[in-house]
Amino acid sequence: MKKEEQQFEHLITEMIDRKYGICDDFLNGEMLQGLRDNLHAYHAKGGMHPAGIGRRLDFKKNFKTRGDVIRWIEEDTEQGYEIEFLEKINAFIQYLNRTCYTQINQFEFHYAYYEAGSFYKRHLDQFKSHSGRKFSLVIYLNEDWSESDGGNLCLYLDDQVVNVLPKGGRAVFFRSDELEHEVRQAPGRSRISIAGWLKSE
Ligand SMILES: O=C(O)CCC(=O)C(=O)O
Ligand SMILES: [Fe+2]
Repeated sequence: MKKEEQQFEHLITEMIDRKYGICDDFLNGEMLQGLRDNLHAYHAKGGMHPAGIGRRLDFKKNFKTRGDVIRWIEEDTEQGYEIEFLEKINAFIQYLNRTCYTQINQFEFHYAYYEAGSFYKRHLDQFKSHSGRKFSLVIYLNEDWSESDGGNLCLYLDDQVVNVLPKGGRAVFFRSDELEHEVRQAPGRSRISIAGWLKSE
């Protein structure tokens, strides 16, 4: 089995066994640095926006719920690291469909920037206007993150709360309709990631 397939297998097996999968070094060092540089460049140029902007009725509510700014990765992007990233996502989807008989036929991924002190309250990723979301996959782009920085992803399992440190290169995978989760604030640092959904519509 190729290294990439071992990572896919690991994420899927853990997700089935305990509701969430974690894979460190899901992105190699160069891709991680490249995507991190992209995010910082978009952010510096004012190219990131609060999620849900444009849907005016949702906007105020959104701001109380989540404080991140995002930028969608276009499927036809010409940026090298984004192309490589989406190729990996496509390979993951093919692996998932082949081994689990899922019928994923679409995806959407965005960069996310949480300014120091911002958060995303407890939520589910699948809801009325996002009913096609089947699986959530978050990949962290942070450099040298440690426990004292905060910014954990809290996963609300039936009998416990699991805290996941947003270490650069780490991927977290779970079912969008099942697992409630929350992004805790990092008081002293901005927290960066790519978050996305595998969909069947
Ligand atoms: O960044 C994370 O750890 C999770 C983000 C999230 O829950 C979302 O964007 O829906
Ligand atoms: Fe979420």
